[in-house]
Amino acid sequence: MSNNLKKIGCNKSVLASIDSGILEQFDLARVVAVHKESYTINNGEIDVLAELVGKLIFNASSPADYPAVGDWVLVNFYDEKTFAIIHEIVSRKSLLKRKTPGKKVEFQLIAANIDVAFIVQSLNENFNLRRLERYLVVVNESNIQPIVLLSKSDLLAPEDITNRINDIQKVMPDLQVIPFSNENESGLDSVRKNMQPGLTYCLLGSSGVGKTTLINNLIGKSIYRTEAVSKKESKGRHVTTHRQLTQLDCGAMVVDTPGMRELGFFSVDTGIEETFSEIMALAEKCRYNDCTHIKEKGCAVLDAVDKGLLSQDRYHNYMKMSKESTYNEMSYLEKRKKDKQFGKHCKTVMNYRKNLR
Ligand SMILES: Nc1nc2c(ncn2[C@@H]2O[C@H](COP(=O)(O)OP(=O)(O)OP(=O)(O)O)[C@@H](O)[C@H]2O)c(=O)[nH]1
Ligand SMILES: [Zn+2]
Repeated sequence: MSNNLKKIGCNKSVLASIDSGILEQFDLARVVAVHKESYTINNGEIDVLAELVGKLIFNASSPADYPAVGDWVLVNFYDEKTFAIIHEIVSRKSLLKRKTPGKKVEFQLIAANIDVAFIVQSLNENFNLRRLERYLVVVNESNIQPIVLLSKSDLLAPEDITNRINDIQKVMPDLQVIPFSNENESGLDSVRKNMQPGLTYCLLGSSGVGKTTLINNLIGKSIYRTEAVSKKESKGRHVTTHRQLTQLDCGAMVVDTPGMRELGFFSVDTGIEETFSEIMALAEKCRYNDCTHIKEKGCAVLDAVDKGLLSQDRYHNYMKMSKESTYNEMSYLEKRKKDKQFGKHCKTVMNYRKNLR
């Protein structure tokens, strides 16, 4: 493997998922930006505009069959490496996706092959355990390692900061939590120490918590978000977009795409089990295998809530998210049916009440 590829995150496990011999036919490159009909790829040396080979488009049956930022792709270069054709997507180590807003039950790829997600909340107004759990579910489900960053530590007294960290670690003792401040730079070194060359990171969190300021601090100069890629698509149109995968001086890479900015429609599924692992453990002790933990006799989860061993808030958030998860998995038709049934149910209840009056 060339050093240049290693620099942009290529490692043994990437190579292990490529059939031997295929690299005699193709070059390996990484997708650093996704445009409407084309991609910017990088081979560790230069950015090159690339398009998909017809076969890839023809065989695609879901959004997951198209490249995402961070993907490793097998390509052929043309015209003195000014243009490339993407032939294959190398199987992914992790994939971050979200539900598309609107009626169709579809999803959108946000980024591939992210190693670590920094989940950023500000210690002052944005701090919220329930929101943190939502992010954790998505990150765990996507096979990405989470690290929690608590920003704006300059605005709180040290004991308040400790209390908030304790609040998190009471329910999730294994989670790494780092408080920091962009303002007085405390904690920035801890963040830096957690960024390794060759690994790919992303920052998730609400608007205004300090993600952009943090990246600029990590880079050391305020160039982030100003670096634009301007390329010509094959149809002659110019596309100008911001780089979506950037390398920091320390050698770590950061993915930042518009879709990453808000959690909104992220899909929620298996990550629930990891995030609420203590509830999963309790559920195994419920009397009934199919216990819904709502009102059953012998429900170990409800029992724990009663005894104060499991907080009401955490229980409610778990219930809410597992409901959303089941709802998300339903097809559009099933959802309509369910919504209709619910509508009917409401009507029946309303009529019943009217008749009582
Ligand atoms: N006091 C304090 N203010 C901060 C800190 N970090 C960021 N800010 C301020 O918070 C505001 C938002 O910071 P951004 O870095 O733009 O936040 P963001 O998360 O990138 O927001 P979006 O770009 O909307 O996603 C700015 O006015 C920053 O100056 C911090 O550690 N302490
Ligand atoms: Zn139960």
